[in-house]
Amino acid sequence: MTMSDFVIEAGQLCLQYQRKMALDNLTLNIPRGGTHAIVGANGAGKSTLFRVLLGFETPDSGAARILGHDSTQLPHALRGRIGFVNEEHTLPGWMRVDEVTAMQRRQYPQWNQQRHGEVLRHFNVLPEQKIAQLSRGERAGVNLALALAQSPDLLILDEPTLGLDVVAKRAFLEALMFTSVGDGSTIIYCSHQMEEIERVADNLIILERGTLRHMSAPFEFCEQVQLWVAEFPFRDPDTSHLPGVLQIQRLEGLTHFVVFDQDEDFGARLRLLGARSVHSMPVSLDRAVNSFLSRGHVSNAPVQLAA
Ligand SMILES: Nc1ncnc2c1ncn2[C@@H]1O[C@H](COP(=O)(O)OP(=O)(O)OP(=O)(O)O)[C@@H](O)[C@H]1O
Repeated sequence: MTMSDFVIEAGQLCLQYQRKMALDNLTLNIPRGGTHAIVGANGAGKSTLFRVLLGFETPDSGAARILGHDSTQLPHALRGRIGFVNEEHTLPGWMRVDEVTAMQRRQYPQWNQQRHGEVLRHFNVLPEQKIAQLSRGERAGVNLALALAQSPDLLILDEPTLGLDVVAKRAFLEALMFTSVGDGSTIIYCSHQMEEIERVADNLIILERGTLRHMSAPFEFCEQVQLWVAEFPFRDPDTSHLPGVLQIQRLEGLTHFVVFDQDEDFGARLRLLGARSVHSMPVSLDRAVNSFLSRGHVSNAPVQLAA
């Protein structure tokens, strides 16, 4: 791949706020095309990364490029090729939907009116309604329609469905999935909602404390995590030497281990510790990611991740 095959290139980025490393030697290359989900616990550094990428903040060290341009010297026109939707959905409340549309249509040379209509169809929005009169979910829909119609090369959706009810969330996701964005365009989707990520993302990026912890297709990540359930009839074993354990829970006389990157040997180890009726099963993406992110936060679970 050449440099321009990546929409985002972060090389050994460091950024420290007082005693906090918001970005800790972060290296992350996101290829052009497709939908990439970025997940991480609160404070993982997602917002900081975007501020650096867009040139609003200078890293202490390392390099950042967006759409092939050095983030510290972005040409003004480049911002027009990057779309944003976040949970705030900030549009002028006093304007009518059709007025906002007309205004944006003039601003963006690559405006795609058909796409705008396609997205808006998923929402019950009338052109003469004022932005301030719309429900939260409708406002999210108007924002998405505007962002996709701009035909951005890179569209960043930062928790776009925060605060929406189930119906509005579904409308938002369907509008996103069933609207054909141009071939070359790339979507970055930041969310804590794994069901959403499972539906929309081709690539899952896990950030933790300012570093990249994982990148693969969501289903591949899911396949790396299993749940082992065992019964220890005599006494609680010493599980501190078990490899790859993300989470341990005791439920109704059974011990549940969520583990990362382990094979059948893990079952054999449990048997050696005195377990019987040992079996493994797959976990949902939600459980896989949440166990991965919460490892080490559980007082009785050892942290022994394979490097
Ligand atoms: N201006 C600042 N001054 C001091 N500390 C900051 C500042 N901005 C961010 N931080 C710290 O840097 C870390 C990364 O913050 P950041 O906002 O990038 O996380 P995030 O992944 O976007 O989190 P969230 O999902 O909660 O929005 C946090 O620990 C935060 O407390």
